[in-house]
Amino acid sequence: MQSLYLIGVLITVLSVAWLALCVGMWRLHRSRTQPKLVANTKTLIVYASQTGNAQSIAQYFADALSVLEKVSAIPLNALTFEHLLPLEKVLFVISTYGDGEAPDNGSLFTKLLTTISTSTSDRNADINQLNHLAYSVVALGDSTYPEFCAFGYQVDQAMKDAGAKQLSKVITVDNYDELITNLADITPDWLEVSQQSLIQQPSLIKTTGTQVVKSKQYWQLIQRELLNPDCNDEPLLQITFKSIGPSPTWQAGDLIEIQPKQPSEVVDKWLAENNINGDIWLTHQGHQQSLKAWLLERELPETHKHSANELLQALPYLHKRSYSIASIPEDGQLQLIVRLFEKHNGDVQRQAEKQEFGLASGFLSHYCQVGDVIDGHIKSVNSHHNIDHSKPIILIGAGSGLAGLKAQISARFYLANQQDKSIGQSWLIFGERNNKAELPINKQLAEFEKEPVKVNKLSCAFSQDSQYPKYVQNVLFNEQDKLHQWIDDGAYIYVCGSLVGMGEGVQDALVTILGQEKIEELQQQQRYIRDVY
Ligand SMILES: Cc1cc2nc3c(=O)[nH]c(=O)nc-3n(C[C@H](O)[C@H](O)[C@H](O)COP(=O)(O)O)c2cc1C
Repeated sequence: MQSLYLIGVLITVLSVAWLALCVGMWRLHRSRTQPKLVANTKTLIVYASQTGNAQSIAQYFADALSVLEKVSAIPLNALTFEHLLPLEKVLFVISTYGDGEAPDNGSLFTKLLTTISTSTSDRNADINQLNHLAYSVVALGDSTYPEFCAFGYQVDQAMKDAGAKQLSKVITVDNYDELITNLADITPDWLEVSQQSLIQQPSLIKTTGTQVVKSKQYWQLIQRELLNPDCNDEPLLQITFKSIGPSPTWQAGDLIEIQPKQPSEVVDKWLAENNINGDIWLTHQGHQQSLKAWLLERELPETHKHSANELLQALPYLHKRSYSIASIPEDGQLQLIVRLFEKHNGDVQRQAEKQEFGLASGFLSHYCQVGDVIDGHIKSVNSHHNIDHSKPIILIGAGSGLAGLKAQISARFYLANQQDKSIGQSWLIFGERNNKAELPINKQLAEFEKEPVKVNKLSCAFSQDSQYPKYVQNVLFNEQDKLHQWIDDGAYIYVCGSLVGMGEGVQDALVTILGQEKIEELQQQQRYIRDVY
């Protein structure tokens, strides 16, 4: 009888201990996934950012404000109704992604709105739920998209609808450029930050005499390799650079923003047609070079009425383009994988002569020569850094998306082999068009499987395979059980490549296989990361 009693006590003690352990684990997990706000803060900065622009602006604002009051900057998906209750002011820095949609780290916003509107059963009281709060929205976008800054406007409207007071009209930022956009111009008046604190973006600043110039990073092209020769496909190129000057550092998941240049003949022709001497030397932003050299980076309108000296003020820079970096600094080089965009399929030489390539991909893949130096600025994408490499990872991508996946593979390989860290399993699911084993792209994939182990499981999908044509989505459907098992084991999902087709197809497949709720949970835990463009 006594022993039965003792067993009962033991079971109770073990159950309580187990419960305490679970609560502890849950708290630990929550504290890892829920950002901590600075205590007693009355202001909060919230960002939604896919490629890091809105996040870095939010961080600059938070740092600049912190001189007066400690302020946190958190992703929109981490924002809860409880965060908003003790606050007085919120600044939203919100970019728009996809087709007028939310960036991934803001995609749960509608869920938050539902929480706000259902947090009380009294519908009239909800309207006032946020009436203690005042806010502004700084919206990033690109006016070449039909839905310019749409998600920023959506956040603004939702806050208004929830009773919060709009402190300023939506401040739109078209085609943000860290090196050009003046943060003081996009700061809401109520944000009490000094102009000085905003221009002190340490990594970018260089002083020449009395002039403050944001410093550029230069890279020399050292190798270019065609990864899919003789395939009748758009060329896929691996392009390798070495840094000129002090080597900037970066992490797997980061991007490089390239300033493309016009082909030299295009500028010559434009100068001749406009009767302008391109050989005159001009000093601009602390650098001196010929007018022609300056104009290589500028849009060249058909008509203009400017003198040679006014041109640099008048003509906008060509749109910069971001590329996923395929290497890590420990590789000793910066590598990109670029698909050459051809306006008309066919003869590459003919298209080169007629400038029928995409501007940036044509510049990188064709007009820029080995030995040339280009201007490229590393963009740190913090949301791509939050990977616990001791956990498994499922890397999914196609075509030029191999870049982002290769960088993650290199990062894990480096941690395991140079730093003796224990690394989780990796599963690479990769799609290309042609399955010929002798293609350099397919040789690279085969290398990933060899010793020392770089990936543990490789699944290829070749869309033009005559026997088994398939896409990466098909692999996911075919291997549903494995996918569930890896996710249950704590795997991250990292997707890289084009949004239309691959990115959307993978998203739909994952939602079908894992369920919408699981996807949202993975997004909340920052375990579903997308570098799609
Ligand atoms: C795939 C993709 C889709 C985009 N869609 C839109 C859009 O629909 N509307 C818009 O105004 N800007 C759009 N943009 C532009 C971004 O909002 C802009 O580049 C912004 O600076 C990105 O900020 P982030 O780095 O914080 O995400 C898009 C950019 C990309 C790469």
